[in-house]
Amino acid sequence: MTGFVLAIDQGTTSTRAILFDKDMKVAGTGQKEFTQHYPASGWVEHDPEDIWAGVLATVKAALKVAGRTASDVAAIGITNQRETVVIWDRATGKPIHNAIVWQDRRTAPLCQKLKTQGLEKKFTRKTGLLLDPYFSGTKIAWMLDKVKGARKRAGKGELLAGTIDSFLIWRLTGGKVHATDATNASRTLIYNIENNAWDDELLAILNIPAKMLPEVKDCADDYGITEKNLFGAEIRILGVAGDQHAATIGQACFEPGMMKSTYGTGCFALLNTGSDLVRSKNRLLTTIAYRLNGKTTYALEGSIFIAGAAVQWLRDGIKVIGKAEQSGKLAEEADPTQNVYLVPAFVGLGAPHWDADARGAIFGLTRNSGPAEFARAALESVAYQTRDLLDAMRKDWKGTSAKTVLRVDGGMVASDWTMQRLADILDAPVDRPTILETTALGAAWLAGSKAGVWPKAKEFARSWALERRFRPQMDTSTRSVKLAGWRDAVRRTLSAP
Ligand SMILES: Nc1ncnc2c1ncn2[C@@H]1O[C@H](COP(=O)(O)OP(=O)(O)O)[C@@H](O)[C@H]1O
Ligand SMILES: O=P(O)(O)OC[C@H](O)CO
Repeated sequence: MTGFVLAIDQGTTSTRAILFDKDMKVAGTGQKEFTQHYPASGWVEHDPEDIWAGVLATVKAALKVAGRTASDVAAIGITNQRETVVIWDRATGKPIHNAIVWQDRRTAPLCQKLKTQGLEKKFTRKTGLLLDPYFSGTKIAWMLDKVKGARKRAGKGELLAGTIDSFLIWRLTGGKVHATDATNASRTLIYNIENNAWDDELLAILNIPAKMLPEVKDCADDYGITEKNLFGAEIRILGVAGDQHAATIGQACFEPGMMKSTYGTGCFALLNTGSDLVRSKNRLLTTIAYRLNGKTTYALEGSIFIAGAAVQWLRDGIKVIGKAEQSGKLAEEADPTQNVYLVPAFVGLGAPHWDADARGAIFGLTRNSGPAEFARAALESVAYQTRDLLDAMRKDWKGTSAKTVLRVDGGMVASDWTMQRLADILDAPVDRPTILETTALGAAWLAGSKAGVWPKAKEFARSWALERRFRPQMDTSTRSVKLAGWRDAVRRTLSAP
């Protein structure tokens, strides 16, 4: 056995396949972006056939770049954008509708209706989530309502539903396996995270037939074997986790109190709370960090919708930079006496506010404010939003101490300026690892350790290596003034302050 492990990272804007060698180093990568569909305001869809074509192409590309074949691969680990959901025909494998993406807000009226019926507490108690269109359950219900004959066919067992991982597993195994893992299930709003099962009562409320849903497995488990004709040899699928959970694993946050935050388009911070299912009093989510050997480890999660997207706005919206990497340099030039705040509520605000109707705002402009102050405000907004999450986590769980260290990854952490400002605003150390492909690494580790070709958790955790620690340098009074300004800006941005 060669020890090569392949990770398929199916993200929101692109699909990546990364082949790791026996030393857990990247041997080859394939990446493909795909089209985002916006059929109406607030709606976001993906064509599952695009995603499937992207998976086939990137896996082949990664093998080719590494000069390897499918027979060299010990196992596949799949990680995916979460919540995005597909319904497909059991007989043909064809989707009955485009995938509805996690960012899609079309089920806001249904969520509101369920809230008015006083059902949010029930959903939160059982799933750890909130009645927000972000999650998969109301998206499944929408498709069953809108696609002609779908609910009847689903009831007869002719249709299957699942997050992107399960759609890929179905296709990769030639329609033999309908499965998902506990982390993806925990994002659907129909999975009971306390007893680890689809919840009949919630399914009945949303009128979703249980027979369309996948079997829920451990993250490192047997997910079947890929069809030989796809890659030239059969490969076992032995690992599955939602991308933020895979990053938590890839960052080796295995101990309670350890926390990671991924800064891509949005930002998702997960705090490992061990076997404690912590119920948030501060509008954070409770989620399954991972389930291994039948043992569930929980996490508190803060989800921020706009992080790197604020940098994209600087580049593509107001065009004050040409490339994302110029943002830090420009922010450095900002006038320290100006207090300009950007609240990037471009698609509403996520945790801990969950205000779908808030919209972005900028405060504190003077006649002298210009591109540098805008850049600093955009990068700082990411630090302030993370601070809001950390504060909520500290209030929610005694295991969060003043000593909490944040392990970071994602495209935005390339910015030294942003990482330093993050440490300053958090008043906590920020650790950037040598390997930034933590999501793919986490998925690969699940599969590689299950296959017996990669080390177990303890040894894997020891291999985590620090590239740079950013320590807080800002003095307490400056931090307090800045935080007060941010809180005031958020208060003035909320739709119902
Ligand atoms: N040097 C940089 N400074 C600030 N932001 C950056 C930098 N490099 C990339 N980004 C931002 O990071 C994001 C891309 O990160 P990535 O992890 O690839 O995101 P995703 O997986 O969500 O597509 C983009 O929004 C981009 O603007
Ligand atoms: O695909 P990403 O990296 O944008 O992550 C999306 C999250 O999983 C949504 O919950």
